[in-house]
Amino acid sequence: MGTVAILGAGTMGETLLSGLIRSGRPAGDLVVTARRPERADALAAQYGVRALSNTEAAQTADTLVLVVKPQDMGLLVDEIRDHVSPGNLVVSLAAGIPTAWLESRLPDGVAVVRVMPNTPALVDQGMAAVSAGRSADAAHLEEASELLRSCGRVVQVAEKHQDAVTAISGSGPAYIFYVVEAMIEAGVVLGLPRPTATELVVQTLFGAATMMRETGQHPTVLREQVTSPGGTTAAALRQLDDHKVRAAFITAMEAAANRSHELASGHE
Ligand SMILES: NC(=O)C1=CN([C@@H]2O[C@H](COP(=O)(O)OP(=O)(O)OC[C@H]3O[C@@H](n4cnc5c(N)ncnc54)[C@H](OP(=O)(O)O)[C@@H]3O)[C@@H](O)[C@H]2O)C=CC1
Ligand SMILES: O=C(O)[C@@H]1CCC=N1
Repeated sequence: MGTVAILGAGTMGETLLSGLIRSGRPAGDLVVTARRPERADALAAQYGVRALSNTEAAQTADTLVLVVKPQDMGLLVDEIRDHVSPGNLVVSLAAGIPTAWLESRLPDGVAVVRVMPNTPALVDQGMAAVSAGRSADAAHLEEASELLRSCGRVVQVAEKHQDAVTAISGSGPAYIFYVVEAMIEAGVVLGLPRPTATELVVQTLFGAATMMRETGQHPTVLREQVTSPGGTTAAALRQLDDHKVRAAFITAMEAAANRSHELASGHE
């Protein structure tokens, strides 16, 4: 695959970088950039990769992974445009930014793949969705997928679904952490020591996730197995329904998808 440059190695960029290293990608084939030189230098020291400027990275690498915030993408693309050629693959991990906008700012024929990853990639349990731009063929899509498979699972989606993907799996870990926080707080309210409440909740979440993965059963079936007639779970679930928690989740994810769409404004 040649040299891979991660342009804008913040939280998500470092997550991908660490996954590539864990999967055995030679550090010598990896390049990082950041706005602050000290950030890029710290990553270079920690992972043994090269810290370069954006233009040097674009001149050096075969695959350019753009991981700056959507609002910073314009400046970055302006900076690298003259150093990108149709031999390069450009992979964007930014929420909201359409491939058509990147293609319009890059030289003709440059292949662009849009990806929505998530942070569990840090523990090789990432979920990423990839979509091909106009000039990207199956080989480009496979190359981008291979990058993301270094730290989790990958699906292909039509680009029109990327706002929904962002709302569900891109932002998804945050909703789960939010639920976990609430359950730990409930344990503390009920008198449990905080470390005990934390262990109970985290293992319960891990167990429930593993059950869904390993049994392949629908979550409704698994939930019903826990819900004894007239029992404790039914009493709790009734409260969640009364407080419209299911509806709140749906509304929240609609807001995330709408925000992803908004982030594209000015990038049409
Ligand atoms: N965090 C997440 O869970 C996910 C994030 N994403 C996407 O990933 C992207 C980055 O998000 P995240 O990692 O959270 O944000 P961060 O702020 O952690 O990282 C952004 C990085 O971009 C760098 N940067 C900004 N401008 C430039 C520039 N002109 N040249 C080089 N580097 C630059 C910053 O450098 P410095 O540190 O020096 O300021 C920083 O390291 C976003 O587009 C987001 O939509 C997608 C899925 C999940
Ligand atoms: O919050 C955000 O905008 C980014 C995109 C998905 C997860 N984090």
